[in-house]
Amino acid sequence: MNIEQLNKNYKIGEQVVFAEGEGGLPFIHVRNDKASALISVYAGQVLAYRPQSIQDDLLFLSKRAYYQAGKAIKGGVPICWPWFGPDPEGRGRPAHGFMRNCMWDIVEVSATPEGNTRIVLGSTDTEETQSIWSRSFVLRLEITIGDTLNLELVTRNSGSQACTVTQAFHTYFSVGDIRQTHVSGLENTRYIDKVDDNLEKNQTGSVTIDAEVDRIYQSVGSNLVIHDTARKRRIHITSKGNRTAVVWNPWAKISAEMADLEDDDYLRFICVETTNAATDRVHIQPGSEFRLIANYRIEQD
Ligand SMILES: O=P(O)(O)OC[C@H]1O[C@H](O)[C@H](O)[C@@H](O)[C@@H]1O
Repeated sequence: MNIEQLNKNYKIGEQVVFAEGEGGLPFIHVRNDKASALISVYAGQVLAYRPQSIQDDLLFLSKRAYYQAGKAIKGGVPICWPWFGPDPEGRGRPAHGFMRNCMWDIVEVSATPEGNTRIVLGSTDTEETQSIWSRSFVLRLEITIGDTLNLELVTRNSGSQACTVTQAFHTYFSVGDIRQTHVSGLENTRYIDKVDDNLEKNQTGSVTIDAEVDRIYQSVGSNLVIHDTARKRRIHITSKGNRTAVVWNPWAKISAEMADLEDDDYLRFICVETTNAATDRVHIQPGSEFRLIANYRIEQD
């Protein structure tokens, strides 16, 4: 992608500027009266978002992240699509699908009358995607940057057969200290415990993290809250289209083992993912579309 051409086609004053980012990847810098954000066109990934009145970014982005074709960027909001987790057919295809590892297209860039910035990225099937996943699709990620960060992932089935997807906004939220963080809104829900033989368990009280956590919560509501006591703030997650949510923190051992995380990074983030995962599969008829929505708002004391 040619940065000069992108700016020629889409730049909006100081509000939306394209520039070469890490690893030479095309990045979109957004700054309006309400907030600023950084978006990678590669992977269709929001890397940073911060309302003007808030000190610390909403999102964690690893200092050791890879910015390389074929690799996922550790942090921000990776898009898992058209499957969440390991290859559902066990054929050795990449975990979390293929959209977090490839370049997306720019579909739309606009300033809205409400003072927000709207960036739409997209993708369609190619010979290469067909060889991995034999479906025709039009995928769009609608990003709205304002007082909140709003993400809508729209899957249109442009083929002649029904298709099934699982997916996620695999969001890495930045927290002051994981040991002083808890998540509310999942009380009394059932979850699959991926670190304990996929046993199904019941969540009592809010979710706290003091060891590796990797859970798929089922039949979840549409409002979750991350309470970040160290930073005296709460992150409100409002979602639509999902029946599951994933909570993930690798804790110390895995954090140290992951080459794209610092040893103590597990203290600095929590993934609370808006998902269609496990039995929450989405079936889309030919010519139809499905919309998964996540909205993030920071409330600071
Ligand atoms: O390291 P990644 O491939 O990005 O995956 C990171 C994590 O993503 C999800 O939260 C899964 O539930 C975890 O099992 C996985 O380890």
